[in-house]
Amino acid sequence: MKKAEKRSCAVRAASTVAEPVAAAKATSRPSVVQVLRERGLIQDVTNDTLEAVASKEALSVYCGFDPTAESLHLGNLLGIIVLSWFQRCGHQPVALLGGATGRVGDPSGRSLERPILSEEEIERNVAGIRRILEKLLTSADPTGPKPLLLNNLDWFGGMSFLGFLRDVGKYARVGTMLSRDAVKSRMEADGEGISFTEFTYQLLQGYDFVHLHRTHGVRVQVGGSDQFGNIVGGVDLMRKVPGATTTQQCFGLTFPLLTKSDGTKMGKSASGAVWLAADKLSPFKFYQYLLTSIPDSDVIKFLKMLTFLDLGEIARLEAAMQAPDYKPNLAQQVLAAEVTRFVHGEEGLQQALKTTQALAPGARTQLDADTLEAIAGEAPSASLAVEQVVECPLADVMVAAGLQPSKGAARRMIKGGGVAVNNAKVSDEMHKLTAADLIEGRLLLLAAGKKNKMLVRVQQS
Ligand SMILES: Nc1ncnc2c1ncn2[C@@H]1O[C@H](COP(=O)(O)OP(=O)(O)OP(=O)(O)O)[C@@H](O)[C@H]1O
Ligand SMILES: N[C@@H](Cc1ccc(O)cc1)C(=O)O
Repeated sequence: MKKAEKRSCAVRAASTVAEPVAAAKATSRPSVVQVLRERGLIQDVTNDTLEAVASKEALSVYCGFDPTAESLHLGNLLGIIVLSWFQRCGHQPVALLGGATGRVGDPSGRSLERPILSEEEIERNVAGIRRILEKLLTSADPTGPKPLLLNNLDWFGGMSFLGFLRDVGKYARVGTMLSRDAVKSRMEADGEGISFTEFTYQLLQGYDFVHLHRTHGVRVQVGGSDQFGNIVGGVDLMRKVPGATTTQQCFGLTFPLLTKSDGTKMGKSASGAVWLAADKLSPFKFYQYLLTSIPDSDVIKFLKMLTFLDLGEIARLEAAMQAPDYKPNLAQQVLAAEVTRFVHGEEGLQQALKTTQALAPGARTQLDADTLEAIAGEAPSASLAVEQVVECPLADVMVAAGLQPSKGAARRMIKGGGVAVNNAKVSDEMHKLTAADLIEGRLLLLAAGKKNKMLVRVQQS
């Protein structure tokens, strides 16, 4: 473990939720900026003094998430991890749900206007994202300062348009707003430019920072590098809005964006998002993504950014990858296990591992109903009546389930040793299934060949 991380744990244990910021000022804190830098989690900071300030004082730090989908995704996990590192170093994490900003739409990194979401959709999305943030920020460091979860609809909802123009808009310069990348790129591209609504987005996010500073003493905003303009806008506004600034300096910190193999940003609106909610992507599929989609050339970077493993351990893995006896994919296995455990808990990881084993080509693992249920979403399935299964020849069942085109083909395959029932090989072509083959009286896993598996749901009459 690197010195900074060792110290971070020590200080975390010593700091309590109730510890007032003033008392913490006297202590020397672990350098969260150093930890983040060593892990490749810093793209930009608005002012280099953040490192010194964060080492001396407990800060409140926020990251915002707009409710544009029901779940967060792997790219968003970086914001949660950065908040968690602040928390581990004794700072107060604040997660902000964009109930208001989600109704406006951030133009950052988007070449087209965002569609307007219905009120119901936004509320559903807020609830889904809130569940994830609550779970992950609480489990990331149960002993650190308790995370705060806020929704910016709570302060924008009651603000009138005139109030906004007077109390916020008056302090923003249109020239500066036009110079932000997100606006400039829309104005310069052939297309429809940008709506007034999305143009004002930067002011809403800027005012969030002002409001959070006033009401919760927040001094740092973190976000992906696409958020730099909005974050700087907040720091600027802070200096201008009367009564917003205190003598305390405020900071922005951005982290690099996680990209897909084609170099584009992993996003929630993009297709094939790697969702964090289990009902949108099973722990098994989440695990499989990390296991199979991250090339050797990226895996160490991902281990540093997406896990809390100590850097010494990651360095040992990196060295092992160069050794002739390196077992291919070991680093990806560690990455997949660590991130799945963080997102889905130990139970989710164990389910993902069991399913991986059960579905592995030629697997001979013993199956239980839980594992079979997990497989249900991952392998094709068929539904048969109990009379079509119990006391019926295996070959007939394979045909009825659609696993083989004819009884003759099924029998040949059984005879050739290519068929398994619940992962146990069957080689008698006349084999009949019995009630004892049904797991919990309702499930059966058939395999024809190493990769072709089918879950059969058996309906009792
Ligand atoms: N691929 C990514 N890598 C790192 N951070 C990301 C990534 N995608 C989003 N973020 C960050 O997550 C935070 C919340 O992003 P937000 O949910 O509003 O947008 P998004 O996930 O990018 O969605 P969309 O695809 O609709 O733009 C921001 O700080 C953003 O920079
Ligand atoms: N603009 C951020 C989300 C956000 C919303 C409100 C904020 O105050 C901060 C961040 C994004 O789209 O990624």
